Amino acid sequence: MSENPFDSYLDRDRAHELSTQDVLSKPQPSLEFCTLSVEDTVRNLRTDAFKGLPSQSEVKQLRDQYGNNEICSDEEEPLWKRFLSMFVGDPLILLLIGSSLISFFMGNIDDAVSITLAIVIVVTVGFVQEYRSEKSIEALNRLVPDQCHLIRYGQESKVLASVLVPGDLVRFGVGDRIPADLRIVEAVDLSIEESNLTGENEPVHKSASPVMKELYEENTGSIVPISERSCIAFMGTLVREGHGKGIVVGTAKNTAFGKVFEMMNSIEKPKTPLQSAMDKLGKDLSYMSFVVIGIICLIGVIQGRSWLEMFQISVSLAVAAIPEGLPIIVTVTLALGVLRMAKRRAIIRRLPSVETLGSVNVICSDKTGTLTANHMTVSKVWSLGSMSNKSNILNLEKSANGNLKKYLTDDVKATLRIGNICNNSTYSHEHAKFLGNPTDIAILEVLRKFGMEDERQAITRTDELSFNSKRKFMAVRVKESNGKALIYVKGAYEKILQKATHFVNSENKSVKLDESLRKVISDTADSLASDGLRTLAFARLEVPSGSSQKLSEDDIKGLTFAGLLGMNDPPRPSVKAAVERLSEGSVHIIMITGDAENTAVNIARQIGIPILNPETAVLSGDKLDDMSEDQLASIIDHVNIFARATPEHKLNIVKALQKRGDIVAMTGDGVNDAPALKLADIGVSMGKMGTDVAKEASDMVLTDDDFSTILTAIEEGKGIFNNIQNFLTFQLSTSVAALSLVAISTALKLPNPLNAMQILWINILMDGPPAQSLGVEPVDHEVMKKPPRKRTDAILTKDVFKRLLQSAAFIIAGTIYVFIKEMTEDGEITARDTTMTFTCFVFFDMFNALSCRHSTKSIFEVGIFANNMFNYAVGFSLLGQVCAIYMPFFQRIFKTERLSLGDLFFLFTISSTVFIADELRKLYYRKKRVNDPYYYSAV
Ligand SMILES: Nc1ncnc2c1ncn2[C@@H]1O[C@H](COP(=O)(O)OP(=O)(O)OP(=O)(O)O)[C@@H](O)[C@H]1O
Ligand SMILES: [Ca+2]
Repeated sequence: MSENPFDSYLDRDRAHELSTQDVLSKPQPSLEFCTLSVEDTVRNLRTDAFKGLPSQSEVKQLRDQYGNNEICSDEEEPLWKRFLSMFVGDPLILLLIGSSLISFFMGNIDDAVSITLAIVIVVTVGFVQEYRSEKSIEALNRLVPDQCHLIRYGQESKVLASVLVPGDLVRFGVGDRIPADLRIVEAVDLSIEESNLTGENEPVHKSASPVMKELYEENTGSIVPISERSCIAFMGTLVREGHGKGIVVGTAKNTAFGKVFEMMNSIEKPKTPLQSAMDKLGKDLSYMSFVVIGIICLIGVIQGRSWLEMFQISVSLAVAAIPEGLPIIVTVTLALGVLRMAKRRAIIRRLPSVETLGSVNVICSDKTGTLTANHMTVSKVWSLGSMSNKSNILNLEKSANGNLKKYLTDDVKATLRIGNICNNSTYSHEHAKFLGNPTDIAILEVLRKFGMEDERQAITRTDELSFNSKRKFMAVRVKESNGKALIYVKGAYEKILQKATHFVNSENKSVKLDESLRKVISDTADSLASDGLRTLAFARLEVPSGSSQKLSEDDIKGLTFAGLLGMNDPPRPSVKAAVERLSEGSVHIIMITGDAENTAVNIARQIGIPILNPETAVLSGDKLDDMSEDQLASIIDHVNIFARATPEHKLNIVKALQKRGDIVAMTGDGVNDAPALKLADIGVSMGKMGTDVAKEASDMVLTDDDFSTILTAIEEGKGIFNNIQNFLTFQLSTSVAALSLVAISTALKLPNPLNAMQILWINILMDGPPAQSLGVEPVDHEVMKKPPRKRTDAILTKDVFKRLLQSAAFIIAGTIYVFIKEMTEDGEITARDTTMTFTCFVFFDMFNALSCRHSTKSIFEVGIFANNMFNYAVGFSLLGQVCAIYMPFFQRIFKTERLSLGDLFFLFTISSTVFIADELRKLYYRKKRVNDPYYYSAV
């Protein structure tokens, strides 16, 4: 369920695209401000490029003027109009109205009134359901709020994007979604993906320099196209690399996003495969019923029955037999299921993925932030100079209470100082904690323990190579207070060691590294990683001062290695149990991480991912580079861990799995996961700590960031599917029974066992509350033991079909028996006879509904009171039936008569046969299940 209006827009034809271009070229703040300098922007909006808006009163005034930064849909059509339009929207309803008019003009006032009443009820039930489905889908759209880093009055805080006003200063980093149209005032290595807006997937480089207006003024009337406003960050676009700051120039409707949204408002959301399948099924069934009804009608008229009666019955039969409520119930079931999942902390962004959940047979998961909490604490420190080998690592956990200052040798100090300066996290006074990358935060936190101060204020940063998962390190170039220029680097230890030629000794001097020392460093790093620690190396390099060239990766060489930090990030407590249960359900779990091999193996062991043979079960990213897609696909069965993986690796792994026909769920939190999240059959992102980029690419967001929630989601997904199958069984068996009943009695030249009104009432039961309540049957936790459903499996399986026919057969036989019995007792058709038949059918249907609550388990195993909605629905239906039999008003409408208690008991007994028969079927199934634990019916 994407809130992104462009999702559907991108599939549109060119004609649409052109009009989007028109909309985007209209005057808007981003166009005006992209040619202004930062100074002019600041002056224009009366703000400050470092401190943001100056005062509360200013903010309030702007807020009053511009409103919330929210894009909402236009006012909807009034409800009564939509309600009325339902009467004319459906040809069958029109036919019914027609038949009621005919009755009226032929003097059949009673009939006319009852049919009109029935029409109103049928339409109302349909309307309420449609309305509910719409409301629940709307509710889904509000589940993931957007947040951003706001700087106002010189203070930074994390707020909802909706509070932004023009003039606000916003900080954004890699992985963020831009919260409004911003004039960029500071940009480091900044690349933004604007595919939302332009359809272009390649990220665009952005900077703070204004666009040269003159370039576009040559042709009169030409303006700076949206894709060339390089100092504007557009609302809804995604930061793929680097970070920066920007001043809000446009909010809500005044953004490019808002402009297009306004235009796209009316576009319908695409249907899910299941919904389309249901639409098709509904259509097929309609044609079939039309043919049957046509024949019934024809035979009836040939037999000389009243054509008006035949017409009414046919139309009511058509209303009843055609499961027009089917697609709606499916939507409501999906939507309610999705809301239920949201309560269990899994938010579905795209409705179709619910259906895929039950078919997932492989889960690829990244490690940091998904299997672990991504809450880092530095637990071990090591420097070559003062500690010399790996048996000499400083363990902070052990020395936690002691004073750490005494361990602050010069090389340890140098290591920590690099971590301090080569760092992008900031302290927020409002939240009283650090904000930013957890790895960076951990370093700043350990600094305090050693009694060191944050030195970044005193130093000028002249350039930065920002961290990304491909590069796997971060570097900054600074000018120290003494005027010297240095590059400070931190990152994956293999990378740093490759680029190092010297090391810092215990006197803070730079000494040449030889092979044996290199080995000591890499052994130590490996051993830190084997403890499950994320291990980073730190290094520096002196460069000629005054060099103002842009820093590039080629400059990072000949480094002086200072030390290693090992950071602890333990697995989440609930992951182990989840892994176990997923494996039980034959779901294969693969860990794909950017972290080191040893770290990955340690964590995998802790959470119970099996590593049978470390030789084949663990594969590092660089080996992947030399492998073709086919080779990868052929070995992937044995691999459980991919380490040091880049975003491309993650993508290729998912590709290879899909090539083998696997249905892949991929979980991730970072920018590095986004491409794979998008490709996977279900992308799952983390709601709390995950980046906006990951969320945007995913189909499902876990709001508690907890891997085990996936289990819940798969369970719910399977459950929803079962429920849909169950009410399908119920609806179709009722439909088949009603049709056959009238067809058989027509063929046997019997009078009609049910009149039009009665058929319409049955239709309400079938399409209404009882069916709906089958859709909210709680999930049976045993579904996890079933293997995943194949995606190609039909919904109407053979088993469903058998079940449906069995129930229908009982209903038909029982009802006809009652009808003939009543008719032959006095030799004529009285109101009593039809009342008996009618009530018999309704009782049958309620028992049938009860059986349909579970496909294979006895109702006593499931629990009579496990689904109270169902009990209420059946209770109300029975109450309605009592009214129809005993209240004079309804007696006139339904042409019924009061029945005795004995009659009711008799009908009750007969109709329970459908339930008993189904219980026997389930018993038979259970025997089979006990004998063969691997036997699972497709239902
Ligand atoms: N802020 C950072 N600065 C420098 N190096 C870093 C930083 N964060 C991580 N690293 C290094 O990059 C490596 C891989 O990080 P990467 O982002 O690819 O993986 P991850 O997303 O953190 O892990 P996973 O894929 O399991 O979620 C880490 O092992 C670490 O050595
Ligand atoms: Ca991650």
